[in-house]
Amino acid sequence: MKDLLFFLSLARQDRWRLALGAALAAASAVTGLALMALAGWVAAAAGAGTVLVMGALIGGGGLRLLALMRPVLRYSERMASHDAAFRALARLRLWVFDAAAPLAPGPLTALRSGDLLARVTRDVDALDALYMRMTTTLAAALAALIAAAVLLALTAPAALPAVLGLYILTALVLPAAAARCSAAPGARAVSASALARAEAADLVSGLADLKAGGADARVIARLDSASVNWVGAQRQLNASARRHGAILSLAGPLILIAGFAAAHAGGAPPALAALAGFAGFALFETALPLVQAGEQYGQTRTAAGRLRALSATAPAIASAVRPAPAPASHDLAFEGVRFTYPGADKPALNGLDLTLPEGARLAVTGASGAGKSSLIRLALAFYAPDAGAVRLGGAPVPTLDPGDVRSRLALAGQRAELLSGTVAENLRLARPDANEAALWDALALARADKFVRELPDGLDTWIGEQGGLISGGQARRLVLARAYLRDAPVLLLDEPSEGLDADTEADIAESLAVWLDADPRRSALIITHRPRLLALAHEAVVMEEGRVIERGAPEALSARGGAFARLFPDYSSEAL
Ligand SMILES: Nc1ncnc2c1ncn2[C@@H]1O[C@H](COP(=O)(O)OP(=O)(O)OP(=O)(O)O)[C@@H](O)[C@H]1O
Repeated sequence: MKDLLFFLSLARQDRWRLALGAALAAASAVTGLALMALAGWVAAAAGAGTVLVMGALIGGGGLRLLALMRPVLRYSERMASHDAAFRALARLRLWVFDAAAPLAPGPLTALRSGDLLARVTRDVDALDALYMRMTTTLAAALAALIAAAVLLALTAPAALPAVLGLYILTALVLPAAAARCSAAPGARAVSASALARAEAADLVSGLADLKAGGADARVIARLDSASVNWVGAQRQLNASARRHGAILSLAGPLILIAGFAAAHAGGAPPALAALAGFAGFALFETALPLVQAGEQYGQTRTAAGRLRALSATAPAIASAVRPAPAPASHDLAFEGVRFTYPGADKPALNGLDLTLPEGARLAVTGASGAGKSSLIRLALAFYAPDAGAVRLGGAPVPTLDPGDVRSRLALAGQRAELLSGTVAENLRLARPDANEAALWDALALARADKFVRELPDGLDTWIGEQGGLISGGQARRLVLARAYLRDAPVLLLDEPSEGLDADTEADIAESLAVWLDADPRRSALIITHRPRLLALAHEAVVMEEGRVIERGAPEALSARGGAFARLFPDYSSEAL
């Protein structure tokens, strides 16, 4: 309930629109009640031959007026309440993104992408019942209840206890029973559908690899089991809805008959007894949405809980409330850094000391798992060190504005991260206002211009889901071009020439040197196993088990006969 109240409070900005929807819903319900009651009165009075000419005229005119008002009010209410609800949902989606963004990629890596998608889409959609139904349904029920009480008190007071008693029973007990029955299957439906989406996303994104490894049948079986679970929960919800629907369809005529009988027994003439019965019937109609809200309670509550859990997850680095002033220099330093990934049993970085002064070119090498990529993740403030400090321009990174930190660092990561979009869209992630000439310059530097010109639509060619329609080497060059386009003073490159042929690698090394030479303040940290790129660096370090074990100019390290020389026995000839 606390979660639901929290999400209701998020719609504060839409309160006047929600209030307008509620007022129109109340007016529509009262009009419906008046229409039914008057119709009952006119029909019964005319049938009994007691209706006076004046009464018939008033009754007939009133009926026509109410019959016209009812659809107009209903339409206006739907427009107002849907408008308010959609605005609230749009705001809620932004809230979810705001909650998720600081978690990326650190704590968010624990969440499967399909599950995250389910939160942003299905869970947010499940809350529409909260915004769409909550206020309008309650307002309509309350207004109709008061109107019916007044009408019956004035016309057929004997029917009052029966009609109101039965209504309150229907409007309170049935929704409560529906909420109770839907709680467990509703929660299961939300969790199972999120799981099914996560399995489906994994299947789609990794289908080729899964097929190649013969693991597709296993993932399909998991998807199948999640879907069966989801359908089972949905069936339970439908069965519960049918049960409550059947009770509701009995309750309507029952209130009608009870209202009529009680009024008649109290001495009311047939026309007023009919009025009482039909007023009860119209009143009962407002109980239906209450029961529907009860049916959705389980799903709405679970979705709200899942969204709140996302916002309650602590980011790897909390943004400084008052960030330290942006430092003047771009020196990057790791001082005694120790870091263990959440849930891991051994540290990825263990006493790392490393400096990348402004204008320097540092190559980082070492065996797989030595911690090379992890140091980049800490530099980008994706994670905070457990001990020691990462400093930019002398200031600890967590004290700085994360946006400022990331604007000074450009990354071409080990995994060529491309979005499903065009070449231009992928490049402009680095600089949204870049013109075409700037895009081509960056592509030329990364030796990617030739292949992009040969694509069917050049810059506007769609490169597929995660760049799936271009080769691994082409993807790598696009990511490098994107890092150049960003034009940040510190360039972080993680295996930039992996998967490229020797000529392209040599071209890239040359253009990288030109780019770095163009501004003496530009610095680069290059993680690589390729002698061609190592030769670009003023200094190289060898990492082992999360720390630096050797540091020096590549030529000197090669001559020293230590770890570097063991990794690159033919360095001198290969670096040429
Ligand atoms: N997200 C993660 N969660 C848990 N452990 C991780 C995670 N990422 C990396 N590790 C672990 O941290 C250690 C260092 O990994 P890292 O990726 O930094 O090594 P690396 O030197 O870049 O290796 P490679 O050259 O293979 O990329 C490894 O033992 C790895 O298994």
